[in-house]
Amino acid sequence: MFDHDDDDNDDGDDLDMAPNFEKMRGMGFICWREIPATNGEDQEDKQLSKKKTKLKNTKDKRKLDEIEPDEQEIVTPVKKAKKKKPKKKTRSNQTRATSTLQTADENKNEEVDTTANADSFDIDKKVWSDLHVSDDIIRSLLEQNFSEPTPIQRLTLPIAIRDHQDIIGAAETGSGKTLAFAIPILTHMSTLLENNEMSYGQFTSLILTPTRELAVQIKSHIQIACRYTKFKTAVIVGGMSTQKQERLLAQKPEIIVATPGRFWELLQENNEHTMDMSKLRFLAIDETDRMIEKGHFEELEKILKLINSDDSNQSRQKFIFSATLMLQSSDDKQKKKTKKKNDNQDKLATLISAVGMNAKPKIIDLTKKFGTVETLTEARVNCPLEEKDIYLYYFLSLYPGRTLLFTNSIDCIKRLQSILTLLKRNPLPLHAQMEQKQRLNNLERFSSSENGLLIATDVAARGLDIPNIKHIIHYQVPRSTELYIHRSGRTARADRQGLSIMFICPEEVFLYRKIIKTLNRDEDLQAFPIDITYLANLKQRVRLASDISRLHHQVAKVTHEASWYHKAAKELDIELDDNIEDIEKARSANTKEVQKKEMQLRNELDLLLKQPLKYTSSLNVSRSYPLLFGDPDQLASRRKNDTTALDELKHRS
Ligand SMILES: Nc1ncnc2c1ncn2[C@@H]1O[C@H](COP(=O)(O)OP(=O)(O)OP(=O)(O)O)[C@@H](O)[C@H]1O
Repeated sequence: MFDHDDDDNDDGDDLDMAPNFEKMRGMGFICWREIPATNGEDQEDKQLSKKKTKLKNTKDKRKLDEIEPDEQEIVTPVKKAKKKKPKKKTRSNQTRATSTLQTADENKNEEVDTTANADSFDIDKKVWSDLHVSDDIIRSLLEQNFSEPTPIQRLTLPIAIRDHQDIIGAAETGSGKTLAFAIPILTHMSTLLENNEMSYGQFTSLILTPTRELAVQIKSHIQIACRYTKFKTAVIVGGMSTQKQERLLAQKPEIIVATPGRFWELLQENNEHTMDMSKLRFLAIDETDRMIEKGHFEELEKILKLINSDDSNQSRQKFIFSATLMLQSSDDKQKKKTKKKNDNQDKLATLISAVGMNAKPKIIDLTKKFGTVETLTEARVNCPLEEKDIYLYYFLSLYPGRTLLFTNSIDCIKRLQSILTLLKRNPLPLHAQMEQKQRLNNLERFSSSENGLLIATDVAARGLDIPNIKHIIHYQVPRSTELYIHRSGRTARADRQGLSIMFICPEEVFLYRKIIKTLNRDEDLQAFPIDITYLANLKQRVRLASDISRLHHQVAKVTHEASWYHKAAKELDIELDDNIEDIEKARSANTKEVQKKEMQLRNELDLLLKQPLKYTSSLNVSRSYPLLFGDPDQLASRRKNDTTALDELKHRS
């Protein structure tokens, strides 16, 4: 059966994944998510706008706008209470939050002298205990320096814990949605244990997510929160060996984080641990809008049907979360008013129906009118298609810092990788055709390099939680507004600043306009200032790199074809036709010419790259030193106190 986890292509054992992930956490960042290789992931978004999900279950066939207002009870943010400064700092509060995922796992069994911090714990815990979080969970949270809840957590926790309500949650990227559903689940589980309503080893909670890396990341978030409990969490995802899966399930984890394809397979195998759904008390679906797209929904629907067919557990609590669940343009709102069908509302209603939410799900919608996070600065660069690479090189050269570049296709990544490597910008690719190990490797290198450059397809658009990504570059305009939001959301996370910059060629203007409209923007994104004089200085380098790349590709193609002919002839034990031999000889001579030319251009480029480029700004920003192209780290250190891309924009506006 076709496994729809986003990593179907990877036949490696999942055992490989966890150590890599652990190692990455050791690099000093909290955690990350990656949307890995998927069959047609790049294509899927094409269908997004066309998509109209149909309601199947007539009994629950209610669209969101048909649900009575008191049933929906949309919770809107209340004005944030003035932050209370704790009188004393706990030991944990003095450590940086960014290193805590590491300790959450590695020190799980470490003895902690809780009495020593008893007083400060009682003071610090109040902000969480007011939201009904249990002490064992609070202790872990405070140790991670999570001294207060994020807004989505603040609103979700009491409703989910005290009122035991089903929750539909939407909040911007990087706003802590994972813990918003994980904390209530863990708190309830602690209470159930205390009341002897569950025992260890019972499959109690299921969390479904579109990709294996997301699953691993969610597990890490859960481990953050449950360090002082004995709950076990297992990740069950595509690509995992049967033995590994069996081993994990034999430990009888109370919590399973899974991708729908693999979990459905597991259900069909009648695994002893997961077979009995009557004890399943909590169900969460993350990245919900992705989960209801083609490639996931089929399995998800079957799983939900099976879970709901066992109605012995009426008190099962459900959570559905995403950053773009409620995305609605002014046009959509107009449609709603005129009672026309609305895709997004249909999607949500389909899910509410399939999940079998209770009669009054609480909708907590913290998504902003403008779609993206407030700490995100958004800009655009308009340029001709054939000059995009020059503008890109301009930006990368002048503004160092960890940068994640998105393209719409793998071919584009391959081309950019070749050109940017020639220009000594050391790009790291990430796309669905790469092996899982290599992808994880590149992510690790990217995360540990201050000036790392990751060039990725939309496989990396959702969930990646790498700190300090400074710039997001949309080298090509994303195919949907959701993707624009998710891509941009890889920076400016957890209240940090970040810049998203969209490169728009004339052919893409219509797509850009659509996004701006859906984002409810009255004005264009601000134009990123470009110094045309300086740009002109870079043209020759980029053109040379581009020519070399093209010639190299040409030679590689011919060589590949020739070797294919010879290999086929050898295998079939036949002699090559004289005609083919002649063609081959002519090709070979031509190839030598091309290779000679390529070598010439390489030498020319090398010479050019060794020459310092004098930057005399016409942008009114001082850059009086020569830029040393070819060594990004040296460039970065020289620019340390110089203008950042964000400064540049602020200076202009
Ligand atoms: N209460 C908190 N205090 C401080 N940091 C927190 C808190 N809750 C979560 N975080 C951190 O914030 C970061 C973002 O959280 P998370 O990945 O859950 O965001 P998200 O809303 O799911 O984002 P996305 O929509 O992009 O997937 C994580 O690094 C997480 O550890």
